[in-house]
Amino acid sequence: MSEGTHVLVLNAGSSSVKYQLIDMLDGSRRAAGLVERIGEGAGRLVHTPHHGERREQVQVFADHSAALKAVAEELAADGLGLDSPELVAIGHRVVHGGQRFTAPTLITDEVVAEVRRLIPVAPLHNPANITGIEVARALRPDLPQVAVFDTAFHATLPEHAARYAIDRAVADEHRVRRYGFHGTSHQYVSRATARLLGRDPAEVNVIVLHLGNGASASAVAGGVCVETSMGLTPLEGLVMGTRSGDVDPGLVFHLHRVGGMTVDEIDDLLNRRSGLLGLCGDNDMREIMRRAEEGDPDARLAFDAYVHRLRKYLGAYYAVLGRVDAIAFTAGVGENAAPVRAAACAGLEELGIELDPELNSVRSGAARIVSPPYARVAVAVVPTDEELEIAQQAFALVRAA
Ligand SMILES: Nc1ncnc2c1ncn2[C@@H]1O[C@H](COP(=O)(O)OP(=O)(O)O)[C@@H](O)[C@H]1O
Ligand SMILES: CC(=O)OP(=O)(O)O
Ligand SMILES: [Mg+2]
Repeated sequence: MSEGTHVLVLNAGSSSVKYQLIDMLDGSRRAAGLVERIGEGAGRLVHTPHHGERREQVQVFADHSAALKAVAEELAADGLGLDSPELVAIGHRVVHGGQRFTAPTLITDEVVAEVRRLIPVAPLHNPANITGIEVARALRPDLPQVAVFDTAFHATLPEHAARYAIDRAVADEHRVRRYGFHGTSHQYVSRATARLLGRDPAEVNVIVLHLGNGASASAVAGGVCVETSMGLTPLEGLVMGTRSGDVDPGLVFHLHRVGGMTVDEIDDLLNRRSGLLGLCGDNDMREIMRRAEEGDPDARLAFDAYVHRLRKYLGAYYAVLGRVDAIAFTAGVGENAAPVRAAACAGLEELGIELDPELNSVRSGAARIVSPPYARVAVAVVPTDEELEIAQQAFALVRAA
């Protein structure tokens, strides 16, 4: 194999592609960017090379193929095109890996077929991930492409946490169990938190709160994930931007039998029109905090419901772990919304959880502790880096091959 050290990481969403080109020699970003609104009227590509000015294109990207070709051209303009001898692998974020994929996997036609089979349990994510893979393979059929699965880090969930309490034969026939998602982030952040504390990950128990568009919590004991809030699909658990998180499954029957809604309509309701959006009409936490500050009662309710659910999981995972060394807030909301962190931790001094209001209000892109030094539980803000984690896992796989 070639001696190159660059890995391109692709995180393809339904209407966007995020990408980073990382040099594994030192983990540095050679380039990073984002294509938004693919398949819509006016799309946008923002490309930031490591050396040089940020470039922006506003144009129509008809589909993912057009978007990735434009990305390849931007990279080529920096001398980092997909044909560069430095490039040794493309790493893809794949959300659902089911029972079979619990480690980074070299992509073959058969792997793509299995990821496609899992679309019904990750309808918002797997289709776009597959499109990203297919387009990248068409552009560089000779290059190793690696899938890194959101579900992989949660494969260690003990059976009693992974099982739903339903008929076992039905569950086994349809591979119904709790898989968990955002695993690459939970893995990266739990380790980074141990590092921040100056301790070995094998010694520390961490509750990770990944609060982005999708949101999930996990309990990590000595580096091993033992519980997480998402389940068969990325719908269970916390209140999210547009997803309800936990509901009584009976409401599905009720909306169908009494409300006359079809299963597809209920799916759309719970995945796309619920969560913060359903409660107050906005799914951006910045806007919700601004409205709540101005006294808007719907925004206040959405904020309070979001925080209430988070606190329920915090308490539950405290009991699951028995001893908690750190709580780590990460992703867009966790890293940036100081009022969410403050409200989530308020009044928990009895549990050893306390925030230093000044540390908590500092704006910074660095991993940092925001609890006072005497607190029994360290509360930390730890920026996630799923792309670096994906690049490292992909690089390790191709190097070992
Ligand atoms: N400064 C901020 N304050 C509060 N929320 C923020 C801030 N910046 C970003 N967010 C929130 O982060 C969320 C997106 O998180 P992110 O991790 O980028 O999502 P994704 O799942 O798409 O990677 C949005 O809901 C946005 O409201
Ligand atoms: C799995 C999941 O919810 O991912 P995202 O937060 O990117 O939507
Ligand atoms: Mg994210």
